[in-house]
Amino acid sequence: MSLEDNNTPLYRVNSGNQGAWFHREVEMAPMNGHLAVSPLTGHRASLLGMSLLPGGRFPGEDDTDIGPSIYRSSYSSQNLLVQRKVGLSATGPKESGAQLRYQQGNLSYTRRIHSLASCISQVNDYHRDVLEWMRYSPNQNTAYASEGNLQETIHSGYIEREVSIIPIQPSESLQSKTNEHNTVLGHLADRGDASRQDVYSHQQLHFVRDEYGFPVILGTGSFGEVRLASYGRKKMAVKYFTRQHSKIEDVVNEYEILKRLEGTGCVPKIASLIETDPDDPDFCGLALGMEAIDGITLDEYLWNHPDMSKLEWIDIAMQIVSAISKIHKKGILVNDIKTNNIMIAKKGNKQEVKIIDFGLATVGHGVAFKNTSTMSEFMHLAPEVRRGVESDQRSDVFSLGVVLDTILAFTEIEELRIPTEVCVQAEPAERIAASGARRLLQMIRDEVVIGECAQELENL
Ligand SMILES: Nc1ncnc2c1ncn2[C@@H]1O[C@H](COP(=O)(O)OP(=O)(O)OP(=O)(O)O)[C@@H](O)[C@H]1O
Repeated sequence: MSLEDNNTPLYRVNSGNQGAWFHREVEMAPMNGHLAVSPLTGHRASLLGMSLLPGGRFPGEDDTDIGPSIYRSSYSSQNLLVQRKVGLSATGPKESGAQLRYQQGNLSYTRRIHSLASCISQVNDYHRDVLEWMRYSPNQNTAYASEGNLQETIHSGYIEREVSIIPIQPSESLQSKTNEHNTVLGHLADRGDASRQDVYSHQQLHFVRDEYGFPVILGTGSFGEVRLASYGRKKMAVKYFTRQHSKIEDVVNEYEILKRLEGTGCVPKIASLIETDPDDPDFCGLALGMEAIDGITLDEYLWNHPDMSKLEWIDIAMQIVSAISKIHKKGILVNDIKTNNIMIAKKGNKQEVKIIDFGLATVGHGVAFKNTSTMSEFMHLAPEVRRGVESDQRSDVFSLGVVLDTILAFTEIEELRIPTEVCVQAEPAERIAASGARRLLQMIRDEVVIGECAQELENL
């Protein structure tokens, strides 16, 4: 497929005497490209670059100025790719406008803006930490970030950041995507369960968009991003998995685990599989649909609720421990219990705990992780697991203890100290079972209630 065959729109966002700002929504052609990686976040920033038609013209040019862009580059020595990350960028004074690109999860977005001042305010609005600047010059048939202009236009308050550029593989052909699709259905058929009826096309869902037309992102993680959608009257969270980190089987496994746990009430309901756009170069052909939890992660909750009562926090701790106990009773290990994977939803005037991420979960057996001993993002895993020993219920309990310890650190509720300590024992055999921790917390809760009642009586 050549660039000319590609009739997906390319949006011109601004133009001046020397060039044009533009972006397009989808990959241009299955050619070699480059992947830009932000050294700050470690996340993929965007696929960037462009292929030019002779004369520097692009098919389907359009004056639309807002829209998501996943840049996929065609790359040759003539069509040079340069990417630069800056805190803020805008075109020089000769240009009639400016372009702001920002990153959200694995996607980068482009917006047209009309003045440096509005650019600054938009940066502040979005709190984006990564922005990028790019310019196209038809005369030179190159895409480049011009050092001179860049210097002129960087606002002094922001720091320029470089990105490293690494090669990516040519994108897959349509045929291999079709094969992948068939594998999904074959995979589900092989399992002979009810899964197939839970498979939807992304076109059956309505993806909620923000005021600028971008998909609303509920959250991002190391495996991808979670978008807000609706199906009829149901609000759904759709977890997109990057091709780089996940396979179709991983998505199906997470789906199946959610299905198994649905009856426990402690995970999102309505698990389903969503076939995504097969031409999407970044995300797996299959996404995971589930109930959108109307709440925030425990991590955020701890920062945002300094005034909650002791009883409310103990109740949350109890719900978390009880959820893990129920999950263990179903023969499932989470293998990744942490504050970011726990959500707190509001139900009436009560808080409801949901465990949301089963990307590393296993059924009936543990898992041995590689290279977790030195990486800080695995600090929540049990010491033996970080040394490469296979996970088990006791290692989940250690991670549970780390969560309790975090609540204790934030809330200073001393009653949580003993349940925490009996979970985070260095020796696995000395750790309590999740069900035992739940009973312990129940006793603590009862004592607190009795204490508070006695206090009230005394005050009468
Ligand atoms: N069902 C849901 N409802 C609402 N928001 C959700 C839901 N599932 C996930 N999210 C949001 O998306 C974020 C990322 O989801 P998730 O933890 O499943 O991704 P991940 O890539 O597996 O992350 P991790 O890096 O922890 O492995 C969550 O922290 C949460 O903010």
